[in-house]
Amino acid sequence: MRELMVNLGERSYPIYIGEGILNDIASLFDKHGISRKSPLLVVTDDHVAQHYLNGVMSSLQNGGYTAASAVVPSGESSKSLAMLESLTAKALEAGLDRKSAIVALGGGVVGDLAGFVAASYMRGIRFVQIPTTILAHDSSVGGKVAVNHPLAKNIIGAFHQPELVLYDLSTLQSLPARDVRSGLAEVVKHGLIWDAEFVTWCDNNAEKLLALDAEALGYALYKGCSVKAAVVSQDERENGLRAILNLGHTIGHALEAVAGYGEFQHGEAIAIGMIGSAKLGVRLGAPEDVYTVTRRVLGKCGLPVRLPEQYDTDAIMKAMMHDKKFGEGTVTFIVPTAIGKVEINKQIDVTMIRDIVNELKQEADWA
Ligand SMILES: NC(=O)c1ccc[n+]([C@@H]2O[C@H](COP(=O)([O-])OP(=O)(O)OC[C@H]3O[C@@H](n4cnc5c(N)ncnc54)[C@H](O)[C@@H]3O)[C@@H](O)[C@H]2O)c1
Ligand SMILES: O=C(O)C(=O)C[C@@H](O)[C@H](O)[C@H](O)COP(=O)(O)O
Ligand SMILES: [Zn+2]
Repeated sequence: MRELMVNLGERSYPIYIGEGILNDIASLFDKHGISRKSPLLVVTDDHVAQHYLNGVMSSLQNGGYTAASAVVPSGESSKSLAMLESLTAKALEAGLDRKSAIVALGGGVVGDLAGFVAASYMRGIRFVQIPTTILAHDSSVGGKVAVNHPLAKNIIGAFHQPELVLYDLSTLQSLPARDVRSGLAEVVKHGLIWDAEFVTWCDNNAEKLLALDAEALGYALYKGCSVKAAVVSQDERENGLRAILNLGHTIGHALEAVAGYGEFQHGEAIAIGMIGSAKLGVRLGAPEDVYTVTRRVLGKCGLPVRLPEQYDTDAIMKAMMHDKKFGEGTVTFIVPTAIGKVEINKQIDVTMIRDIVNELKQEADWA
């Protein structure tokens, strides 16, 4: 088992990564101060529940915890205010108090939603992340929790750090292929913003990752979590550096909202967004390989590298104006300057982004 720390003073917490961790959750909960005297609420979705809910509930109950469970429909549409309200009712019915914890068992949707319930219930109670997707190596770390509004992604949310992250890699073996590919987008992102050698490694190991090779996956997810933990430890609330984790997300989030939540998987939308950012980087002076390598690695991971023509550029631009990096009349964009390096550029002309969005529709599919 590998262990990493997110260093945030009194809000510091560990990330455990390995196979079979789900069998051991009660002792890890106990070790990290999750009380047995107050009830827990395990939140999951209907796909994950089929595979892992009974095991998690038994582990907790056998370890002396009292736990209720709540199962939401799988998919992005569960990140809603309606679901927040319904889970709050569940928490009240189950008798959760201020010493209770909410346990997020699932992918990024469950993590973001359950985390926001924990952030708001009684003005904030503890929560534990048990990620079950590749993508959730990103979402389970860092404490960004949120639900969506029809007009904008993640626009109702909070920063609320988990008590611990328990990443049992054996759960990834049941992931559908589309979600394997989607999750790899954030893995590649962590290389593109921080570590050129890791991008080369992804380039050389994409096939193994797609085949869920346990060793390759363990290494890639440890690397991805390490980058995320390092960035968040330096800038918990996105006052500066943390914005780099948003590479590809300004276009990606706009696309998710315009297409209708759930049409694109998050990783698919940000893959297209990262191709846009790479094009922008080259236009602003980065070497051409920023574009060719980004495109090749994402393409090898089976991700989309062009924007389907049916999505209206005006609608995408309008949705982009709701991005959290727009403010005081300027657009802040995460722009690659080399493979493994990005800058936070506060002076991007909106018409340049519009041109890039249009060009993304002209890209060839990856063959
Ligand atoms: N908070 C953050 O920092 C952060 C970071 C990245 C992404 N996100 C958010 O994460 C969400 C996307 O997360 P996601 O891609 O994990 O989506 P998801 O949670 O919808 O999971 C993808 C699909 O896989 C299924 N699934 C999950 N685990 C499974 C397993 N082990 N076996 C079989 N099926 C399983 C789910 O039911 C779902 O159908 C988006 O809402 C995105 O905005 C948040
Ligand atoms: O943790 C972060 O910071 C990120 O930006 C990680 C992203 O991958 C993630 O999609 C995040 O939810 C986006 O945050 P937002 O503030 O743009 O909604
Ligand atoms: Zn993301």
